[in-house]
Amino acid sequence: MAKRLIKNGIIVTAADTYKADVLIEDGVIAQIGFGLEENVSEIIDAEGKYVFPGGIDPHTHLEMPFGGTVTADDFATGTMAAAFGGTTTIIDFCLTTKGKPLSESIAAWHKKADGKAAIDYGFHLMIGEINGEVLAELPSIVAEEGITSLKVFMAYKHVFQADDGTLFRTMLAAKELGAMVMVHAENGDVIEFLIQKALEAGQTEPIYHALTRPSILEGEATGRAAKLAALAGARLYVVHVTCAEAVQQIAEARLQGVDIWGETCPQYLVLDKSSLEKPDFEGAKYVWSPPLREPFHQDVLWHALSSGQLQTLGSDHCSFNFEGQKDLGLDDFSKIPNGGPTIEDRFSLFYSEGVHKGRITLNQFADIVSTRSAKLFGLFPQKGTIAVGSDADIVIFDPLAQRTLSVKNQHMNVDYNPFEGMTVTGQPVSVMSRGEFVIRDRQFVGSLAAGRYLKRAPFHSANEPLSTAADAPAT
Ligand SMILES: NC(=O)NCCC(=O)O
Ligand SMILES: [Zn+2]
Ligand SMILES: [Zn+2]
Repeated sequence: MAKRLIKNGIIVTAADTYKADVLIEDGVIAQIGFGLEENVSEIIDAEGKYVFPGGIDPHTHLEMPFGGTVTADDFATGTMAAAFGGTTTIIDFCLTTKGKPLSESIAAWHKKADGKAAIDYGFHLMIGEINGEVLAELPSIVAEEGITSLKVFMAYKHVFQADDGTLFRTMLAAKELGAMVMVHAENGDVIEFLIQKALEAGQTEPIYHALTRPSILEGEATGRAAKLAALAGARLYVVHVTCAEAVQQIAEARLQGVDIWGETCPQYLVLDKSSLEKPDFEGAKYVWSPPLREPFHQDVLWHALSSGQLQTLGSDHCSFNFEGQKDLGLDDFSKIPNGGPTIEDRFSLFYSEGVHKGRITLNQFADIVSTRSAKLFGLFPQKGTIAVGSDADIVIFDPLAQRTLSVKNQHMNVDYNPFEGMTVTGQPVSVMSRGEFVIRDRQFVGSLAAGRYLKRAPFHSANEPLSTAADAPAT
């Protein structure tokens, strides 16, 4: 394998910013320092660039059936777009079906991903029911399959939603196994009632998606899940936090010592509810659950990230074409497939709006976009940092380059970009996965078979006291 040296760059990790060279051998970081040129087969000049750990996107939905259709990006297009954007690891959600063995769903997800991914990937597993069969399967899924995060939906009534008993029993099982429980926290029962009321009143446009999912119902579900996690003594991760009410519940629970963590997504940091009012059904492009909120929530989310109340940034990439998919809900907002394309722009948008605009520090950026997810999801220190022995998953990033986000220059397999026309400052120039270029000078040079499945570690089996890996302070 080629011995490569990244020279003259500024290394940025969650802890440090410093100038040094990075020697890569056999796919891992072999040395960091100076005078490492001997026997090197290639020198990569990173003068004027940041050298970041590859982004870790803990929340993607590739080739996922949802809302009567299937997401537009599969593991090939999705991971290629992710790499263009500076992401070198994703964790995708494996859906399950009630009454069927979990192992069947996992096998189906491997079929979608194995041999088709440009970067490394792991899976979370949806839990829709708890019974004897599920409980019997879970230990080997965690220990042998390396799936150490279990996802429960508190919303999407009649589709994915599980009841509180299922959530609580999942927490008890997860605690035993050293797995983490993830929740989509919205009160699905009340939302379903509000949706039916709106439709009965003839309110069918996309904006009613947001109006029938008020933020109080996200706050309520987040608080409920936090209390159940406290009772179970389980670790809880709240995906796609959008609003002040939910942040407050997480912050209060953390103060009380609950093992709770929160993720937000780029769309909630830069877009607001008014997008759903765009004419000609264009509002459908902005239908996410939970929905986009009033602009003031953005400030709350930024503050929560910079103060450590929220810890990670997931893309929640769940792409549907405007034509032929989003339009399933032309006459009924509740039939618009939920989600949007964000895997490619997560890293640059967050750098530009976060670091460039002075809302977070460089080290917080590295932590939130990469390191913290590695720690929480059992991948650290193999992933998520620039350190001797870690996988050489590296982003060479030009902090001055500007780019206008657009469907015209994106690599996601979808017919719109929700951030169309926004200019970002800073972009990944070259991206390496385990020491091999995936993106080189903005060109894809990787292979769609290079990505490897990642078995992740349960959080209590690491060589360390419970939860220190995740608890390492952000700097
Ligand atoms: N978030 C969204 O609208 N779509 C993806 C599925 C989910 O994460 O709830
Ligand atoms: Zn969700
Ligand atoms: Zn999602």
